[in-house]
Amino acid sequence: MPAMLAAKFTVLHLSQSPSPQSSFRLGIRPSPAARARSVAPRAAASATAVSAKPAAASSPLVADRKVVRIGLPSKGRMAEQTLSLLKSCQLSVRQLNPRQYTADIPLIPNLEVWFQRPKDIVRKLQSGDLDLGIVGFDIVSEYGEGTEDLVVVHDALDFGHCRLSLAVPKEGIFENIITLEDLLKMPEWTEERPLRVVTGFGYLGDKFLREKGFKHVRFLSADGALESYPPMGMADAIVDLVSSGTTLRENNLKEIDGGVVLQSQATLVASRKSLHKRKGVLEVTHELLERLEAHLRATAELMVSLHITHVCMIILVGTELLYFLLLYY
Ligand SMILES: Nc1ncnc2c1ncn2[C@@H]1O[C@H](COP(=O)(O)OP(=O)(O)OP(=O)(O)O)[C@@H](O)[C@H]1O
Ligand SMILES: O=P(O)(O)OC[C@H]1O[C@H](OP(=O)(O)OP(=O)(O)O)[C@H](O)[C@@H]1O
Repeated sequence: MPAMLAAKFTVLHLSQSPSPQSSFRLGIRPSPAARARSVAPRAAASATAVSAKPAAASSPLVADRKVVRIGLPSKGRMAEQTLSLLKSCQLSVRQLNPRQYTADIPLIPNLEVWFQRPKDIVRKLQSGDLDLGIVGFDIVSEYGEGTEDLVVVHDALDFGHCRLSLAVPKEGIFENIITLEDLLKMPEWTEERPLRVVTGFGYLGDKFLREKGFKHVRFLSADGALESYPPMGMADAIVDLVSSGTTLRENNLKEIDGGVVLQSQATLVASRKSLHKRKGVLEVTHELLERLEAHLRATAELMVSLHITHVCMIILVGTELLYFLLLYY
């Protein structure tokens, strides 16, 4: 399992048997170990406790609004997939004017949709301007910065799979550097000449390298085209998101073994304060979770049955081929 950061989030799950006191109940348990799980949808029965931790009493909600608000990515690679996931759950988003940032989901009348940049979704969950959001776990971990304000309601929405990883040039002084240990032992890094790492994930990157024993590191912050920094001589290494690995390869970079900072995919996140204090948020969260779980479970079952059919066909074709060869010879 790749190195994981022990972020202070919690994961909520639907519980199979609703509590007699309430129309539903949400289970809560520490999340880090569960983060490595990727495609398997949440098993409803895996909840181990029944109530969310109380939010700080001295933290009132920003505004006393009546509707519940969910933030969805306004652009970027997750925007379209978020809408199509919701559509598959019969939760089509209706946007009357594509230039506006608000929309609704007719099936849940008291839910307002706000299209925002992923980073801003996390910030607005923390400020109380949003109650729920769909964003990558990478963004939750970086911009949530280990606080307990956020609750990861579903940590495996099965899209936006990627990893936050440390990479260095393939050649030059890094030619024989394969593992994190190799990189750590390089005599080049001193107080005067630290390892220069460019990243858009300063919090996670710094925490990871410190925990791995790196002492002489300087982080440079950048938002895009990070892969261009080492070839330009502006950085020695990068900490960036990787999925296919094509961008790294095409820029003559390689991932360091043991250098995976975090595994990520799309998650449903909630503001802890909202869950506890805003009327309607728990009910909406429950509705969303139930539909997401049902859809993800059905998709997983379909994949298994397609796989079985595939295997059966291979066996059948193989047997017939064998029979034919036996007859022929
Ligand atoms: N190569 C990738 N493969 C799969 N998922 C990715 C990849 N890169 C990023 N993601 C996921 O998609 C999310 C959105 O990434 P994207 O680059 O589209 O952000 P963005 O909307 O451009 O954000 P911003 O411009 O505010 O940085 C990331 O937070 C991550 O969870
Ligand atoms: O491993 P790969 O499949 O090649 O994907 C990795 C690339 O994807 C992301 O960038 P994105 O394409 O989102 O553009 P950005 O740099 O503008 O964020 C990430 O920052 C990498 O550059």
